[in-house]
Amino acid sequence: MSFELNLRHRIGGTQITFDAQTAVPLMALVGPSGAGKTTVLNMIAGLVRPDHGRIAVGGRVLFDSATGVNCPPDARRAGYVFQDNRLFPHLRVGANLRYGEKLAPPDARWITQREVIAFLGIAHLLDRWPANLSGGEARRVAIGRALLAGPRFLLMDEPLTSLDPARAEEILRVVERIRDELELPVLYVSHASAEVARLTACILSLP
Ligand SMILES: Nc1ncnc2c1ncn2[C@@H]1O[C@H](COP(=O)(O)OP(=O)(O)OP(=O)(O)O)[C@@H](O)[C@H]1O
Repeated sequence: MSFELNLRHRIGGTQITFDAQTAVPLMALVGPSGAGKTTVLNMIAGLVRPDHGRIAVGGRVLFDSATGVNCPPDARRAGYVFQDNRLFPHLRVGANLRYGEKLAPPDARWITQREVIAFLGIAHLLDRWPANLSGGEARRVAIGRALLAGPRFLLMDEPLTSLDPARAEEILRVVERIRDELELPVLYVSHASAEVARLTACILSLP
């Protein structure tokens, strides 16, 4: 599985130019605040249409301005862990996880709720409301919901944001296990090169 990205896009006053071709389990994208990292993830997920370019993941073309391909977001099968988690506040943790699973067509599911709950160690959180979770707990639930949607690849937007060092370490270990155990290509966004150095040698940057 690989990411092949050729992206040209203007948003606000920022011109984003990003080219990458990788075949590693985890690719990191770093850059300062406002460089366009989240916008790159949004383009790959199909939430923002690039002005020009091509996006292919695992050899499957999701967008190509030259040939008019523009796969709709739900057909791209991206798992997206947002910087702010975006858990549904009116649903308990268990229902948030089930929501992710409902997004996956049955033949696209490759991990069960039971497996996700064990993988992330969140069995004790299932009856809790999102508002009562710590930052690290909420991040694990958001990762679980993304995995249950049966993704072909995972987009993670600064998953250590607003976590203390101990919780950040826990999430980094989860990311390492996703990389090593799940065979799921990951594009990991961070503003800090030091954070990603332990995850991958494949670090690309936006100016
Ligand atoms: N909907 C929008 N309309 C206009 N400008 C936008 C919009 N969304 C983002 N921008 C601008 O586009 C640029 C890139 O934003 P983006 O959120 O992709 O950057 P980022 O690298 O992810 O930043 P951060 O690290 O702070 O999250 C910024 O200058 C931002 O202000």
